Amino acid sequence: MSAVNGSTPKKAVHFGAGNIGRGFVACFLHNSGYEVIFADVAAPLIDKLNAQPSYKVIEVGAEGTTENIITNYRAINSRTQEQELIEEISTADVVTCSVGPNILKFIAPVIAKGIDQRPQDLKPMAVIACENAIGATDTLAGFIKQNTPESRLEDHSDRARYANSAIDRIVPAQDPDAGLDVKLEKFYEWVVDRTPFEGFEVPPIEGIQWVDHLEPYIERKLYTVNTGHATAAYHGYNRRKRTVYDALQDKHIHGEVRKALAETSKLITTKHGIDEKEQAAYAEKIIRRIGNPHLEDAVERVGRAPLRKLSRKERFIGPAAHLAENDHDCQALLAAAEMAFRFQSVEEDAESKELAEIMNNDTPEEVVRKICGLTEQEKLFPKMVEIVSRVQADAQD
Ligand SMILES: NC(=O)c1ccc[n+]([C@@H]2O[C@H](COP(=O)([O-])OP(=O)(O)OC[C@H]3O[C@@H](n4cnc5c(N)ncnc54)[C@H](O)[C@@H]3O)[C@@H](O)[C@H]2O)c1
Ligand SMILES: O=P(O)(O)OC[C@@H](O)[C@@H](O)[C@H](O)[C@H](O)CO
Repeated sequence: MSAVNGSTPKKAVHFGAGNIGRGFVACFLHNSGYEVIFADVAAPLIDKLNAQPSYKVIEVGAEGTTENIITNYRAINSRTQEQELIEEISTADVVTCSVGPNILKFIAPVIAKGIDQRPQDLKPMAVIACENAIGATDTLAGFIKQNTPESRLEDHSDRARYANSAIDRIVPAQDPDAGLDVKLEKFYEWVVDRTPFEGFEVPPIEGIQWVDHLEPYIERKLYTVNTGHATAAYHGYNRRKRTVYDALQDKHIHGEVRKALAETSKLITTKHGIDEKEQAAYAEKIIRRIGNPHLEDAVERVGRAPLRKLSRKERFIGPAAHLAENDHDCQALLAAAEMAFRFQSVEEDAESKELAEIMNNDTPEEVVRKICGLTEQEKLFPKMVEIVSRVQADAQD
């Protein structure tokens, strides 16, 4: 383990050595002097990481290209090297993950074992989930605690502190011949809740913005960046566009993205008291970011996992349900959700196949309850039933 600038060596275990893991989280940890231990289940990726002492993170944009060289890492297979991983976790300063919100339950047991074996003289490790989901670290913490013996829960906070985060940087799927290198946009934002570290210093990770109230940041991010991105991707997929950039060249789609962001901006400004002008400028910036011509971001990546994206707290139903309840307009969000319901049986996307099955077998009301998590009492319920009925009827033609 090497120290940077003579500082104490620091160690981070990061679950998920994929796009955001290698390209953003590990890059920031490395630049802050941490040794990074990647934990993943993809054996070829682990072998490559262990065989190659460095990889490049390449930032692309209108301003040109810059490169970061990442070193001082190792990789562990979390399926086959459990004991080794537990030992690394037990002495880590930080545990992060970017595996996808549905995978958190699978990584929790090994983290629970690592935390439980933490030597008493070490201060609590920081656990930060870096997923696109509201309260992802809380979700992970819940699974970790379920996997911890009851007798060890009382002083669990002496061993681990859990902080929610909002992480924003567009990292598209990489060229098959890129190896470990990651191409991504220059912009980044990583906002983390400071409050769980009361009485301790926050982990010294350069680039993190520490805040006392995370909710406005994560809702603004998910309901602007991800709503806009997904709106472009689902409309784009249904109009046979290849990338989000291509989709945004289409006037109709561009208009739908703007309308959807005007709707979510209403929620963000009214619910969180964010200034209208500030939110308008933020939304403009997001439209520019998702339309970055250098990124080649395929609509299939951005639309991946439609069941997750159509769920209750996610980028369409979350804001639309809130707006409908308050009698505000949510037409563009509904139009985008309809396009998401049409994202069925897409190659290499298991959820899109499951969506097709549910749409074939269930009534519209069952679909809306099951996928969107809405109840009959909510004002959005009948609107979604209408949409699902239309998509089902079109499939019969
Ligand atoms: N790519 C982006 O632009 C971006 C930006 C912000 C947040 N995110 C979020 O980060 C998360 C990951 O996204 P990504 O684009 O990096 O995806 P990805 O598919 O590139 O990476 C996910 C990685 O997790 C690994 N993995 C899967 N199951 C695992 C397990 N049980 N244990 C350990 N590793 C496992 C996969 O092998 C893969 O390497 C998602 O929640 C996503 O929403 C992505
Ligand atoms: O990662 P997902 O599947 O939740 O959403 C797809 C993209 O919108 C997302 O990965 C963005 O690129 C990212 O959230 C930008 O910060």
